[in-house]
Amino acid sequence: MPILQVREISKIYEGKISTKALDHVSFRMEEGEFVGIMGPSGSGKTSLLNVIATIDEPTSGTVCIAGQNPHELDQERMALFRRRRLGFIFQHFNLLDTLTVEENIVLPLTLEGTPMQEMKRNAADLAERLGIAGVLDKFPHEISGGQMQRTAIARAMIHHPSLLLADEPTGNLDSKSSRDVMEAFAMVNEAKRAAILMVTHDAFAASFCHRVIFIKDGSMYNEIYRGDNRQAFFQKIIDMMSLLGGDTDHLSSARL
Ligand SMILES: Nc1ncnc2c1ncn2[C@@H]1O[C@H](COP(=O)(O)OP(=O)(O)OP(=O)(O)O)[C@@H](O)[C@H]1O
Repeated sequence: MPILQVREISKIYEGKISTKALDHVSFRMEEGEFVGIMGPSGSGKTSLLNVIATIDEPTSGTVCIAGQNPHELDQERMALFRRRRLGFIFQHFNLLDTLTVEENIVLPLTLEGTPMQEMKRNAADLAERLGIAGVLDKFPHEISGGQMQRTAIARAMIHHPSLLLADEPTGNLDSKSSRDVMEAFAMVNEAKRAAILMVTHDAFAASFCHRVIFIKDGSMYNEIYRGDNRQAFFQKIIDMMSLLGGDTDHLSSARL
């Protein structure tokens, strides 16, 4: 069973002038896959992620996550579905400033009433793997951007979601922190078999994915697979972005 099946999704924002942001988009993701979504500004990436994340409703089409269409659920069940089945990682980290790193990580479990010892054990395990064990007692303002994003990854992973959704996770990071964060994603994808869907403008970040889907003007344009060679994949991503006419901010191959 695919972990995610998107069928014929269209999204129209109604207004004085209606905008068709997504036009019959279909794709599927298998368990354990790490998939990137790329495309020029305004091509519909965030609209697509928001519909999958149940933050927004599609105008037509269906989304199925681990066998369930979350858009069919009532508000309360949808909120529960989001909390239990999905993990979110944002460009601006979205950590709570008044909580320590450890408290931020275990937040999803406190909502589930998990015993304290179990929460601490799980947080310590993830923090160790993500290289943030030394900052568990610190507050977000006391750690680096890369450490904040790895804290956000730990928080998103702590309840073993079916699908991690990441929106520009390296958008606010320097190249060293971007590499640390992408290696953290690759680690949770491999060690924890976490399925990850990531929207990014960053060819370096996208080169860590197994597959990158390109969208243009709200439609699927192409998809490319990594294979064994990340450097060759990075070059293919850049070529595809040039073809699409997207921005070329993040294309320095010096980062490889
Ligand atoms: N809430 C909204 N109301 C009206 N139009 C919207 C809304 N959100 C997005 N749009 C429009 O839908 C289209 C797709 O936007 P979307 O944000 O999904 O693109 P994107 O690929 O994520 O862009 P970017 O890379 O710049 O973030 C754009 O034309 C945008 O102006």
